[in-house]
Amino acid sequence: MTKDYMPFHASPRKPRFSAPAGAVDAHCHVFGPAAQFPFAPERKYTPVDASKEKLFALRDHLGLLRNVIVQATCHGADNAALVDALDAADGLARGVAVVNADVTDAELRALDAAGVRGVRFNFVKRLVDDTPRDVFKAIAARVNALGWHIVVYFEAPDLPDLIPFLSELPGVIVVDHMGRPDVTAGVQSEGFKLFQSFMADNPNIWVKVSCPERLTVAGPPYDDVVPFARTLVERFPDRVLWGTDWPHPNMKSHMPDDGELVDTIPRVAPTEALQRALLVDNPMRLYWPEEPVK
Ligand SMILES: O=C(O)c1cc(C(=O)O)oc(=O)c1
Repeated sequence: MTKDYMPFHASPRKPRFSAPAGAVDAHCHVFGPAAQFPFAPERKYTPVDASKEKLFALRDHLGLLRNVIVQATCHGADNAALVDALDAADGLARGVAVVNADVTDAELRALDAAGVRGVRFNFVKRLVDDTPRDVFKAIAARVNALGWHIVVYFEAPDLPDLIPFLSELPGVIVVDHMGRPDVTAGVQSEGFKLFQSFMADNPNIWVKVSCPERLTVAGPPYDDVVPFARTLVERFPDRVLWGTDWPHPNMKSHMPDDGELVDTIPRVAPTEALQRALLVDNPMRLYWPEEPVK
């Protein structure tokens, strides 16, 4: 395990907020177990195991119904642990994979059959080595043909440079963790305005209003992050997703209580209509389009 690695919260409290029926945790991970699914040699951190059983128990404890499991960098482009979790989820989980340029069409089809609906491109330097943009473009075209979308993880200072590239990618693009704004700069900052105009200009851009625990400077209950998430939810209600980010790799300041994270939802989505869009309608449209939402 990486030195000083913080394990996930052992016993999160029950949320006070009751999520609407059918709510989706649209960003979470499984790690290992390493004995069965070894971590990637090129990884930048080594986490504690975070099994599918623990993830599904947390889902139930929090009053959620479904998961979108996102391939984490510590597993590189070996999606075996992700697929194992999808297989065990009884249709209640979908996946976002990481693939290399040499992935075969047969491998992509197998991932699709397992429930993968997206591919993740990571630009965060502390997490991954650089991937040439032409490689990402070629992968984007191939997965677009399968009807998948693209999930991107970057930090706010990198957005100006990325906008021309991201604007050329086909299909839906989902931005992880609000594009990691500097919350000390405030919602009126140029950086956050740029992010919003990027979304306003490109109707295919969606955003996860996740990770207050990563973005906060003030700490729980995340008063400094809530206005950012709320601004996006109110301005782009049909293009927002929410997720726990369990098991919260690489946290340094504190480990969030997942029950408390759920309790931020009514503060970022203050009406029942916004909560339903955020937690049910939007993720169902993207990940389970074949299922009629009641
Ligand atoms: O900020 C992080 O450290 C982080 C890492 C990963 C990953 O390793 O994939 O995923 C996330 O969503 C966030």
